[in-house]
Amino acid sequence: MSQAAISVSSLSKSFGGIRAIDDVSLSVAPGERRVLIGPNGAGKTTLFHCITGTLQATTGTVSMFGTDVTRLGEARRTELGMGRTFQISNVFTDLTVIDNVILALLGKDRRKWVAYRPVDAYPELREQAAESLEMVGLPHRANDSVARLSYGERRQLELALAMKTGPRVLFLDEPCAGLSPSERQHFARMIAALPRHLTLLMIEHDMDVALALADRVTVLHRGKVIIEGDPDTVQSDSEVREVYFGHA
Ligand SMILES: Nc1ncnc2c1ncn2[C@@H]1O[C@H](COP(=O)(O)OP(=O)(O)OP(=O)(O)O)[C@@H](O)[C@H]1O
Repeated sequence: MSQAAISVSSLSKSFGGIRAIDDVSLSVAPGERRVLIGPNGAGKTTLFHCITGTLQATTGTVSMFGTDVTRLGEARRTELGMGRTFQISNVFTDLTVIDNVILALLGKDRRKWVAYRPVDAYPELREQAAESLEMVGLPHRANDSVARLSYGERRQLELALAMKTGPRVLFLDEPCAGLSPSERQHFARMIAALPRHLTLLMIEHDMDVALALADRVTVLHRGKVIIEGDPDTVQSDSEVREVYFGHA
């Protein structure tokens, strides 16, 4: 069997007396698209944060491609290849979309502050930035200012910025939240079109989106995994229907 992209073993996380995650183990294969679902308060975000290093697990281990990252902080896990989207409050809204991506690329480039060269001095970065925008369906907005983007387009830009670190595993926390139904479909198609070698771990409340994107689904309930399987198996499971949809 090939090495797991993400392997979580007997992970628990308590907040005071609350056991938000209770002895969870899971394994995500390289290139797999895994969706975490579960009712409110099931522990999805806490589990996500324990894997990405935003939170330290109380007990248990997390590995990425065989490297134990349990004791590493979030920044180190990012360097090792965990990528995630952030709400873009820290972009320069007056600058163009492509210049923002170039600046983000420069952020991890040692030349970044050399003599304050204008961004045009980096043609190869412009090319890379254009590729990122192509990947998220925003090439036609490259030269518009970020301030002119719709909410949905900003989410696309967030994804381009997450991709710029060249992640091996990308974590998406409710990528379609707050989008209109048509934006949702558009965004889901874009996620589906991301490179297949990229491992994806997503939390998604929209069942249609979740089931359409997932290779496998993990259902959490009260901090425990109640079932894991392909979308058809999970959807037809009576316990899932009970806890998630409120009927068997
Ligand atoms: N920082 C915290 N301090 C105390 N309790 C917390 C903290 N974060 C989460 N919890 C509790 O842990 C449990 C799991 O919460 P979590 O946010 O992980 O669930 P979730 O499945 O992501 O829920 P939702 O779908 O509503 O976002 C809940 O009972 C929640 O109240």
